[in-house]
Amino acid sequence: MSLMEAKGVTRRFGGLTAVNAVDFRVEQGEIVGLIGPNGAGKTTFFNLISGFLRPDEGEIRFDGQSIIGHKPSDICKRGMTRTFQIVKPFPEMTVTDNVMVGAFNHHRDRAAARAKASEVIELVGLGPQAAKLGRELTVAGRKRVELAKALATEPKLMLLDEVMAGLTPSEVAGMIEVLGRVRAAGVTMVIVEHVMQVIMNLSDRIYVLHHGEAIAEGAPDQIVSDAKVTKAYLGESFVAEAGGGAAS
Ligand SMILES: Nc1ncnc2c1ncn2[C@@H]1O[C@H](COP(=O)(O)OP(=O)(O)OP(=O)(O)O)[C@@H](O)[C@H]1O
Repeated sequence: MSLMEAKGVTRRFGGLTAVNAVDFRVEQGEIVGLIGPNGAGKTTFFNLISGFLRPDEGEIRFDGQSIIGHKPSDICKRGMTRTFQIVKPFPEMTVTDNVMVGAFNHHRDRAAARAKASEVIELVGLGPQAAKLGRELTVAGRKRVELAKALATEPKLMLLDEVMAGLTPSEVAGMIEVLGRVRAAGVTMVIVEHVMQVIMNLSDRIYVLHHGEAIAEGAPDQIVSDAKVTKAYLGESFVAEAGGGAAS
């Protein structure tokens, strides 16, 4: 049984079909990449599987159960958590207090929530900044707080929406390392990302969305050599750079 499975998921906004009959599955332990040009429907798809939007058609199962019509908070309690593209930690709260907000998902007790927050703050490499206020953080720091807050909910599946956006190349390298540690800690992930090097390095499998449709699915090396994907998104230059295989 897949950890998460979507079948025929469709969402329309007026006359626009933003997500069109998408089949998608995630197996336990995988990192699955979701790519596609701007407006392809990636964020809408995340909103559908995390309960922020309801599909017009289709079925979504998580951990063996249908989650259609469930609230995001309920889906989070069941073990599917997401991050948002725009990260806004509470500016007057410390990193620890920000992350504790996520930890309260499973822990009512303050001490237990604090212990969970400390553990994930270490995992994402924010230990030295734990006492800083939200407003004192750089973009890279804010992205790590967002990740830590999601991890503090103790997810089985974490959906990451552009965690690399706005980071410098060395910060991107740092974040790739962090995600490697998160994977080693047993968290399955779906990653929406425009930084191809990240997607190609981290993903076990990749789905490509184009005009709301899943036009390709496969291992990174299959994706970079898929003619439909090249035409829709990657461009000839990327394939030439990658030498027909996964970028390093
Ligand atoms: N609430 C909404 N109402 C109307 N149209 C919407 C809504 N949300 C998204 N759309 C439209 O649906 C399409 C898919 O948008 P979506 O944000 O899911 O794409 P995306 O792949 O995440 O893009 P990006 O890479 O730019 O984040 C776009 O044409 C967008 O304008």
